[in-house]
Amino acid sequence: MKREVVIATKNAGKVKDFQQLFAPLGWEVRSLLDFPEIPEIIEDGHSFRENAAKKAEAIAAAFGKTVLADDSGLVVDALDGRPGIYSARYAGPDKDDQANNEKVLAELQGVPQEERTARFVCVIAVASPNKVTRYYEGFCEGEIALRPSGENGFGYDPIFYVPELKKTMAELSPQEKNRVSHRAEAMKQLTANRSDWE
Ligand SMILES: O=c1nc[nH]c2c1ncn2[C@H]1C[C@H](O)[C@@H](COP(=O)(O)OP(=O)(O)OP(=O)(O)O)O1
Ligand SMILES: [Mg+2]
Repeated sequence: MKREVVIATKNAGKVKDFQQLFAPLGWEVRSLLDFPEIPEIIEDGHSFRENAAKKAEAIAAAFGKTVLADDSGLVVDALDGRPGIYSARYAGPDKDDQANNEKVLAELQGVPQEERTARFVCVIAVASPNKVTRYYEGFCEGEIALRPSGENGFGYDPIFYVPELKKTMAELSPQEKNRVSHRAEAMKQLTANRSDWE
């Protein structure tokens, strides 16, 4: 019987990343996409940590078991760190990835390549009933491309250029992305501290 991990997310792109990242550990990933009756959790925190904790703690309390959550986003230096924790709804409440990408590109119009530095941030919170919530963070440094490219991944992947690989995140295969992404880095911290949460 495979061990099961519940991730308090409704983002199908994240679920795919986590399924691949947990596969080597032999874990089965469940998410809130498997529990459509659970309402969306309002992310009114002021940081990735606060939002990740809120999602994990709400579902850990509801399920009475250890639950993970991921709050993540794109931080663009030339936009004073925007979209940041507002990445999902940057272009509006319907969380449209293409509209979000177009808004970032429009705001960076005319900004030269060397000033388009950015990073992805991922905070995984692990919550268990009656235990202190634990946090594992990952980052991926890159630049905002001049135009979108690539079909893989989700969210801002098409405009996030990874200089060391000379490709956008959306041009990477899932395996390549899971070697460099902010989520993979956060997972490395998480798996290095398994005794904390298993
Ligand atoms: O690997 C990634 N590649 C591209 N974009 C990404 C990635 N990771 C997060 N992102 C973007 C998507 C979304 O615009 C925001 C996450 O927002 P965030 O609130 O954490 O997720 P969400 O609302 O889509 O689902 P949920 O809160 O149920 O986990 O950052
Ligand atoms: Mg969210």
